[in-house]
Amino acid sequence: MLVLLLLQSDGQHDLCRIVEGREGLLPGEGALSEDMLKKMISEADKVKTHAYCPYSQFRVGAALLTTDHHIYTGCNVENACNNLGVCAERNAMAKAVSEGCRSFRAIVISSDLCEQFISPCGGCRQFMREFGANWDVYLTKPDSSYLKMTVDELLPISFGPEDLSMKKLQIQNGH
Ligand SMILES: O=c1ccn([C@H]2C[C@H](O)[C@@H](CO)O2)c(=O)[nH]1
Ligand SMILES: [Zn+2]
Repeated sequence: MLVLLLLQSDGQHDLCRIVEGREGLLPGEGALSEDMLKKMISEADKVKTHAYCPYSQFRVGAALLTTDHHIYTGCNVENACNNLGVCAERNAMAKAVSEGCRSFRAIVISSDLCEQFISPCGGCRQFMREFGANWDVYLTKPDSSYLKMTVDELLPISFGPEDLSMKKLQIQNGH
C-alpha cells in the first residue's frame, strides 16, 4: 500500500498527515510504520462509532498498541450519574491490562473535532503515565492528520509509581 507522510512543524512538534506514498518504517527509533499508523487511526475511528455519549454528544475512540503488537480499542462510555463516565483512552488501557498486557507502545485518539487535535484529559494523562512516560500518543483529526507526542510531553514532571518507593521522611502512626 502507498502512503506518504507530510511533515510540518509548529515549532515544537511534528504535525503530520497521511496522504499517499510508500510503505515502510518511519525514521527514528521505534516509530510506527505508516501502515500500522493508518490501521491504528482506522481502528480508533471505528471504535468511536460505539461511543456512548448521550450527555455530551462528544464521540471519542482510542486504539492502543502494545509492545507485543496487540491492538486494544475503547470508546467513551458516559453515565446518568455524570462523574461515572469513562474516557475512551482509559477504556482501551483497562482492556489491555485486563487481558494481561501492561507494556504500551502507542495510543491513537480520535474525535469529531474538525479543527483541532483531540487532547486527552488530565485523568487519562496520569493513567497513561502509570504505564511509562516514554511512549507515544497520537492526537488526531477526522481527516487523519495527527500530532505525535509522548506521555512525558503531555504530562511533564509527572508523578508515577516509582515515586512511591523514593526516600521519604520516616513517620510513625501517620505523624
Ligand atoms: O480525550 C478525551 C476527551 C474527552 N473524552 C470524553 C469524555 C466525555 O465522555 C466526553 C466529553 O468530555 O468525551 C474522552 O473520552 N477522551
Ligand atoms: Zn480522559
